Amino acid sequence: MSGNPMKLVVVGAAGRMGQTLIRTIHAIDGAEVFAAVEREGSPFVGRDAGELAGLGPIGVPVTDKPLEAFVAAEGVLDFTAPAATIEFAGLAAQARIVHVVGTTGCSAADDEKIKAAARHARVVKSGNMSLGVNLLGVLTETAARALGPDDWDIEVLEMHHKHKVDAPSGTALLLGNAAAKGRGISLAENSVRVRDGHTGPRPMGTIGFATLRGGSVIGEHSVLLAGEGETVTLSHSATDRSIFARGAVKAALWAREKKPGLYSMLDVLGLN
Ligand SMILES: NC(=O)C1=CN([C@@H]2O[C@H](COP(=O)(O)OP(=O)(O)OC[C@H]3O[C@@H](n4cnc5c(N)ncnc54)[C@H](OP(=O)(O)O)[C@@H]3O)[C@@H](O)[C@H]2O)C=CC1
Ligand SMILES: O=C(O)C1=N[C@H](C(=O)O)C[C@H](O)C1
Repeated sequence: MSGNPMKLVVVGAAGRMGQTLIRTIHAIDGAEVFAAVEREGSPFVGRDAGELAGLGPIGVPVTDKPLEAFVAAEGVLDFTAPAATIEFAGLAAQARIVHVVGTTGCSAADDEKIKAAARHARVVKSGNMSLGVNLLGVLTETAARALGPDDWDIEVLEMHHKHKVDAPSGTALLLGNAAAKGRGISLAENSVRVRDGHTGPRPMGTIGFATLRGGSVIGEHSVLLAGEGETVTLSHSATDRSIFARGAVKAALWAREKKPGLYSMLDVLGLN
């Protein structure tokens, strides 16, 4: 095990999560902000990453050359957008480094490309990097297994800030998948993601999703198991983005010693 701080690249450094990651890494002894990346043409290129994140200068100017940063680094923390994440997955595989993917809204085709990159990179991907949500996933799987589809309906409710561009959230899908696993069914074949107009009665055994957007809400998720005369509600509230950033750094440090492959936060947290 290396005693040196892990050299981490933050891509999407000027974003909400990018800035949180820079502050979080800066406060951790075992890791350093080695480089910070934004897209070509971004007004933030050349600015000091610490200043962007409200820390004051840390001597790391934002670059638009990701490969140059990756080949000299040990890991990349990526909370950007699906198209960018696919590009970074290829570059992280080329550089044989750790790629922590927090980006949500990836398509099945995107996920295949990330899986292919994981033949060479150590990839940790999760729709939510927090300990609390991953524990909630385990609890959801257990509850869904115990409360069967004949008598209990499962709905996943989420709310996020008005800038969020994908729905349902990555976390809602993580929780839906956990419920589906508990029931021994495929989420893709049993989910109801939108309801509008004369929908007819609820199809038995389905897992429903409801999405709310507004204001500055960081992330609210509930799994409701609704039976005759009673409802069990399992929920998580995020009040600070540092929970995701701390999880991402933990994932990078964990993956530092691992073989190439595609891992989840359940692997990192020992909840699998
Ligand atoms: N898994 C988890 O625990 C969490 C996941 N997320 C996910 O992380 C993602 C980002 O969220 P958030 O920080 O709120 O979003 P932001 O829009 O605030 O930040 C995204 C950043 O990525 C940059 N970016 C996009 N494309 C590229 C590129 N090709 N090269 C370099 N930089 C690029 C954007 O730049 P520009 O503005 O120029 O496009 C922006 O600065 C979302 O998918 C979100 O759902 C968020 C929180 C937790
Ligand atoms: O976009 C966000 O902000 C968040 N995205 C993740 C998601 O899609 O679940 C995680 C967190 O809830 C915040």
